[in-house]
Amino acid sequence: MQRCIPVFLDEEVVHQYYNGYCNNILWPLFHYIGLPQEDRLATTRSFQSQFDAYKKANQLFADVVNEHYEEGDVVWCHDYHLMFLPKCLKERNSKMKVGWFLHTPFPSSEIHRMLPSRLELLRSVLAADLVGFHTYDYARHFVSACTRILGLEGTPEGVEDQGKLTRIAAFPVGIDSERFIKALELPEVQDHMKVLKQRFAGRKVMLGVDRLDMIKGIPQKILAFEKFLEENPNWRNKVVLLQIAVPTRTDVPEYQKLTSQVHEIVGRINGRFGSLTAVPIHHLDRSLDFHELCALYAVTDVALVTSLRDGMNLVSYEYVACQESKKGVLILSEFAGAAQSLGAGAILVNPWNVTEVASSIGYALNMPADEREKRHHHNFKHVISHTAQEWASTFVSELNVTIVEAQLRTRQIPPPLPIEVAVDRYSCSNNRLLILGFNATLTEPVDTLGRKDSQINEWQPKLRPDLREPLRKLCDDPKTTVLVLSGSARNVLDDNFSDYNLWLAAENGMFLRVTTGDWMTTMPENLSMEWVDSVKNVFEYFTDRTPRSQFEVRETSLIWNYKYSDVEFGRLQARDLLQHLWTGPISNASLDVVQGRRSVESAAIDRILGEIVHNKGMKEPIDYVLCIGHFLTKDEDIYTFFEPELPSEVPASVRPQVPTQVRTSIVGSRAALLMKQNSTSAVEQNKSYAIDGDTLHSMVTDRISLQEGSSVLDLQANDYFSCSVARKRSNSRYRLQSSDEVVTLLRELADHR
Ligand SMILES: O=P(O)(O)OC[C@H]1O[C@H](O[C@H]2O[C@H](CO)[C@@H](O)[C@H](O)[C@H]2O)[C@H](O)[C@@H](O)[C@@H]1O
Ligand SMILES: O=c1ccn([C@@H]2O[C@H](COP(=O)(O)OP(=O)(O)O)[C@@H](O)[C@H]2O)c(=O)[nH]1
Repeated sequence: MQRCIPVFLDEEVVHQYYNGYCNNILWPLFHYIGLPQEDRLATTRSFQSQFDAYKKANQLFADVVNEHYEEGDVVWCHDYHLMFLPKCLKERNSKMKVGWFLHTPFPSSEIHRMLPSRLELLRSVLAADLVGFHTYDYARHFVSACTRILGLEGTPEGVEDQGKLTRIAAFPVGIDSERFIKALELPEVQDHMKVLKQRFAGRKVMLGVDRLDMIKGIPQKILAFEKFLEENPNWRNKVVLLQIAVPTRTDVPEYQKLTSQVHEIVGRINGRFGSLTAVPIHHLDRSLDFHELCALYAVTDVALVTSLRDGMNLVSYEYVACQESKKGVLILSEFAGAAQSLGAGAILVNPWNVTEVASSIGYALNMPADEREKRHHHNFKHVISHTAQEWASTFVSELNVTIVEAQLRTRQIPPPLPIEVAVDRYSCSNNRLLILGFNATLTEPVDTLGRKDSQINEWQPKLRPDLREPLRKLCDDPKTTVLVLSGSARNVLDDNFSDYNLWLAAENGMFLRVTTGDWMTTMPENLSMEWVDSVKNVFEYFTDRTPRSQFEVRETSLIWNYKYSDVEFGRLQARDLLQHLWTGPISNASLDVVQGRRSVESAAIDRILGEIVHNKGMKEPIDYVLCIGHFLTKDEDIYTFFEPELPSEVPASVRPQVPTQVRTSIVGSRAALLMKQNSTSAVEQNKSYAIDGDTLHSMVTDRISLQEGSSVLDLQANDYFSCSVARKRSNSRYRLQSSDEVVTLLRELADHR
């Protein structure tokens, strides 16, 4: 064999892996046949050992790849046999370019859910950079399995997990059409054609070419042909079905049973409709060589493809490629991937509906020449322009593009915070700002409190006792301003921080308070709150009808949260809810609808900064910022807000004008819908604006200058420390592993010399 490197598997692994897990579990499941039942129950017991063999075999493939891999190589994993391979490869080398393509259908997530190893398989496929399917439907099913089963976020581009995007797309395979078209000119093919024409002279020939697999619907095809003969006695001696049934997976008992079943039906029908000189069905239990196959494709009148499920079905493409002169008719199952590309020219059928298939056979046999020509033309154009070569090069170039894009987009794994440096720079600075997140930053780690993300409970965060002392010291340092920025409500922050001299920003900055003063709302005075009751009604209505969704009334906002609901249903309901709001209670109100993906914190920080500078009467610019937190991905913009290269002042001439009106942004979040009153800063009451990062930025920079022309920030790159806590990937410059490390850091800052 040339340019191939074998992977050797021992016999027991092959049995458990290939016959067992691949062909007795995954293949039937992916083709909607389901998991073993009744006589296949033994498989259920041996499921785990088969899965272990599957992983082992995949690891062996990975070992061989690793042995031969050179930097820059692209590794393209194929099919359900190798779903574990992307993970094995990436674990060893995260920089390897890995693609994975599935040749079979990917079933509805309801089917995939049944698989005991459903999580592991999805996760390992997601390790790839690009995941491809034959059709958009299969890709959609896969994304849906990832959102429903793994709880990940599906985006139009793929599936996102902790800032890492796996791109998911459809790449319909094609054939090497030139090879088939050219083969028809070869003398050996011409010879075969001559023989076949003579053999079937005076009769129309219908062709079936399939592996003898239950998913190909061979018994259903033969039964439909029987029905056609039954109902059309005039055709009985004028048509023949030539069925090539290529033996496959002959070690698997189900395939052995299928062979006997097909033989039995063929024998019965031939006995019923055959004569001394001819039989209606020619059934061959063997494969043909390429030239014989091309000749058959070229001389037959109708191709009958009745797959119950089929990833693509290349036979239908090959038939079309060989029919330029005869313009035969293709009857094609709507359950084959090919139906999506050849649907325009083929007669599409539901193979389970024997009556429909029988009447389609009649329609095809009687089809006038001009209609045959038109239909063939459609399909031929597709087959010659969507070739296997084009498919492969599209996938590979897409994989390369995906990797470049991912590098730009993926949140990196930041290095550990250099605590010594952070403390050292802190010591040298004169006006410091410490922005501290609350949950999982100043509190105990979330997990040790037994709280699971998927559970709804009344857990209330509490400041870690070992942080009290360092926090107090920091708050009492005149050169330091401490701000606790949290999504929590005001009472939670009051309970924890009232005794400290610091700033509190509750509900993601909707409320602001220096602990020596009162809470400031961002609400303008004399606001009409007439909208609240009617919006509440709408929210209540949807809460009742969306299991596990929650509705919360806060002072300036109403929140409908569907993060614990079924992801897709929640999204649909959210969309519907919005429609109700726009057309009803809020059509004339001065309100924003903020969807959870919006970055409320980063918008608020501008305003907060302004308030602090004003309130403290700062004379010197802030020259040190430490921003640490366990912020949600959506709120991570806070880390980049302070990056010194960002312009800190936006000229008035380029500020966007935002009208005071209802705004929305559909970002496809599963988190929450937040309705809030259009808000203005307490010191900027004349302006009303919508929560929008850019707009807020320009508005606040308007008012947070210390004096004419000088900026509130004088931050050098090495005096800015953004740091995520307990997150692997982040936009922050640094990371701390846990709130334990936050304790260490704050202690050292507090005790600095
Ligand atoms: O190796 P076998 O057990 O004999 O099986 C042959 C192949 O069957 C499957 O083919 C799929 O890929 C085709 C091309 O993408 C597609 O048209 C068809 O619908 C699928 O069934 C299987 O996925 C391959 O791995 C096997 O080699
Ligand atoms: O005697 C035969 C019959 C079929 N085929 C080839 O088997 C493939 C079948 O592919 P398809 O996508 O239709 O279904 P699969 O068998 O892969 O599920 C086609 O390329 C056929 O040309 C073959 O090589 N010899």
